[in-house]
Amino acid sequence: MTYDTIVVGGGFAGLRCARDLTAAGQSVLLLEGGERLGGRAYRRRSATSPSLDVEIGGAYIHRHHHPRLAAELDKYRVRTEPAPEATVFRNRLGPGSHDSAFPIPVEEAAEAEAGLYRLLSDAHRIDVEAGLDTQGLEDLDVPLLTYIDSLKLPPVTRQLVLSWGWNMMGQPVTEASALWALQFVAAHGYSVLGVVLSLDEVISDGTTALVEAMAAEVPDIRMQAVVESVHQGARSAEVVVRGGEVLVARDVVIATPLNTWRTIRFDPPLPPDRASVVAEGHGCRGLKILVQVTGAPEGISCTGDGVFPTLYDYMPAEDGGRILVAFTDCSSFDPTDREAVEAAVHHYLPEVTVVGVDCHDWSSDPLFLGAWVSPKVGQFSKVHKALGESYGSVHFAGSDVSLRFPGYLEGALETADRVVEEILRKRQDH
Ligand SMILES: Cc1cc2nc3c(=O)[nH]c(=O)nc-3n(C[C@H](O)[C@H](O)[C@H](O)COP(=O)(O)OP(=O)(O)OC[C@H]3O[C@@H](n4cnc5c(N)ncnc54)[C@H](O)[C@@H]3O)c2cc1C
Repeated sequence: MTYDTIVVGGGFAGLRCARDLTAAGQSVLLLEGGERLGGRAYRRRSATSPSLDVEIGGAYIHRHHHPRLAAELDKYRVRTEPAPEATVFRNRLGPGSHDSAFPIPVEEAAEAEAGLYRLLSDAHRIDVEAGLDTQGLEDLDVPLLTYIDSLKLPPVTRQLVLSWGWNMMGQPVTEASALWALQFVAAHGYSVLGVVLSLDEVISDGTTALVEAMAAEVPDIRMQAVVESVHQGARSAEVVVRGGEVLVARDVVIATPLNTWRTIRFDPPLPPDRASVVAEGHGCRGLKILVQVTGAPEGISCTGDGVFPTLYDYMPAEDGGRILVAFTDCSSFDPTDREAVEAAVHHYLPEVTVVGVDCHDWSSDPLFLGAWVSPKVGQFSKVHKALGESYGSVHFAGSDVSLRFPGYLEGALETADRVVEEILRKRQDH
């Protein structure tokens, strides 16, 4: 049988492509390499509180910034609720106490404003729909630390920006690209605070609720089908699955993480403009670590100069303690090192007892090879827009190649719309 389209990857991008192409009357097969759907939206039993479910990957949403996601949630009547409110602050942002929601001291306000004004002006140079390689932005594609230092921010503001920069980039600020951080600011309505405030809501019954609702409208899904190669012919493409089975379709959608594309053999090879980025991979090694503790107050929020740049409340644990969420990266931190976890937590909260640690290392999982997308310095000012462009009958979707909202659930949905449109337009033309 020749399918109209084979979609590879069962995250939100692949699910939306497969569902919407099916709804448009196309025959579609969805191939997922793993044992579950949802990809980096991953809710599972907690390793430290086994009666509870936790989000190991993407969790936080913002209805204004994520309109497609909001529409999906409404379509399936999937409920959302506010993310846990931060009410108790224990920041480490330099000498003095900065334990408040807005920790910039009044004596820094004028200098902070001047530095942040420059940051916002640079962000305003970015057209978030155009691709970062088409806008003469090379001068901003420098290490984030170098860029932040050039803003001459006063000390508390500088540390605040560094800490959130590390959290959001998922790699050390010496290696992350300032251009990517500015892209995040641009995507959030050209607002620095907007990036942080977008951690606004969570899905009440978990991301699984939405994954299952979408998957119910995709009739043909095959699990544990790891795609190893794609061969394009004149009229169709062959998709080879681990084990040797060959499946045939008029079009193929690759909706797997960018860093996995190097594990798929493309014939003919990927166009040279993007092959080098694909071979090298982007630089995100982000770690989201769930730390169960006793003795921490509800609503705790810590930001600062620790190896966890951010550490904040997530949910009550089953033993009456709290589960906190920490962000860092796996080249700076080993989450299996219990003493290191305790030291990192005690940096902010010396009085708490660490009960257990729960984490998924996305960077060493062969179906992901990284967390959310975050380029290395010099990558995306050279090659960006082309990463999501089709060649022949192969199309590319997924949050990693979103222009508008990369690194977010919303970005995955956005790219699905582009690919569905590409394929349906092609059908009309033939
Ligand atoms: C720790 C973490 C925290 C995050 N926090 C947030 C957040 O708070 N808010 C937010 O909006 N976003 C967040 N994100 C980002 C968000 O989760 C992702 O951008 C989004 O889920 C990606 O969806 P996708 O469909 O593009 O790819 P994925 O969800 O990665 O789906 C790709 C699928 O392809 C499959 N696959 C891979 N290789 C193959 C192959 N060869 N053959 C077949 N199948 C294959 C994978 O198993 C996977 O199921 C976070 C991500 C991580 C990792």
